[in-house]
Amino acid sequence: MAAAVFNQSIGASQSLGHFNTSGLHQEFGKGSVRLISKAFEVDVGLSKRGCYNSSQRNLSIIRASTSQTSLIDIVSSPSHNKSNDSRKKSGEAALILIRHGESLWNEKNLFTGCVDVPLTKKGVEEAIEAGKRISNIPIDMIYTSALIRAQMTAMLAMTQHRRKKVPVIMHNESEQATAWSQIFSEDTKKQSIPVVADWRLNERMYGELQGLNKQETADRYGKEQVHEWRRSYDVPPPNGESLEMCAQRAVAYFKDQIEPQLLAGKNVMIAAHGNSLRSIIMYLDKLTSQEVISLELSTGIPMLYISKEGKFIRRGSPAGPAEAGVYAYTKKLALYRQKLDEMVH
Ligand SMILES: O=C(O)[C@H](O)COP(=O)(O)O
Repeated sequence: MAAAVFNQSIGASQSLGHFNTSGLHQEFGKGSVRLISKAFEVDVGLSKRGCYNSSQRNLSIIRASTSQTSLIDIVSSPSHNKSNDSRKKSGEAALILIRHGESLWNEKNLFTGCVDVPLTKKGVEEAIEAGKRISNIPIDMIYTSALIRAQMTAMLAMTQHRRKKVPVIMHNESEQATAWSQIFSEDTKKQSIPVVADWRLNERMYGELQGLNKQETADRYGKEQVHEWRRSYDVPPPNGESLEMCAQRAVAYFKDQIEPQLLAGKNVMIAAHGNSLRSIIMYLDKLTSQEVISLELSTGIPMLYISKEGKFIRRGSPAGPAEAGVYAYTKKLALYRQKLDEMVH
């Protein structure tokens, strides 16, 4: 299967014209990207003849504006690429979703929702293990919820990434916060990954169940009622959010802020929560409100999607950092991994 997917993607990219390696040069600095198979030469040859390629133009726009702007400007105005809509659609990017590692209230079996609790020791280990599994996959931007358990998961996972770029949480809550968190070195900026924390990726707000024990709640209200609150699509818990209400904010945020980055060829990781991610996966996989009910996400397991021409192809969960199948999905993933291997030697 992986081989078939690999050949298919080569065919597809040749029909798209040529394979752009400029992004890799920007990512790893000048120097030739050594090819990992003859099949790539046709593509790189074309791009060497100076054929126009959108992501090079996009990169030059971002590169040019970087000198006058902080990391936040690249992140907060994905629309600056809106004018290249047609070219953007050819952008191919990796999207990684991770539900936070086990939290202290998961451990106590308490409804958590938007209460801001940290990870357990096991949750920390889960986050680090997740980081190992995605350590060879490119990440240009990270989005988390406003809750510490998701932010801890993202930061701990990135300690395992082989590219060793530094995730930097963006602060734009006020003009002063933006000004005081500026980075004044271009090289340091290039070695940083913007992390955007936003409440719209928070766990669904569990209303008057927050802090209650799930078993005691089932004993008090009945198993069926609690199951309906936890896993129906449009029935909210008392004074809380239904999954549908959670989707309205989480999916809207994904479409407005994250999808334009993917279409521009940016590789993105989202560290969030069981229900905010279930609602995003419902959108990515086009699940019905009936199908999403049975979708369960384990803590700390990374899921990989390939975003291509506005479509999302689910690729499962990388079993390990060197799982060959993952790097057969797209040429960019294969070349990125190869460059990481070269950096080590
Ligand atoms: O908010 C919580 O309690 C958990 O993170 C998710 O709970 P659920 O699996 O009951 O929706």
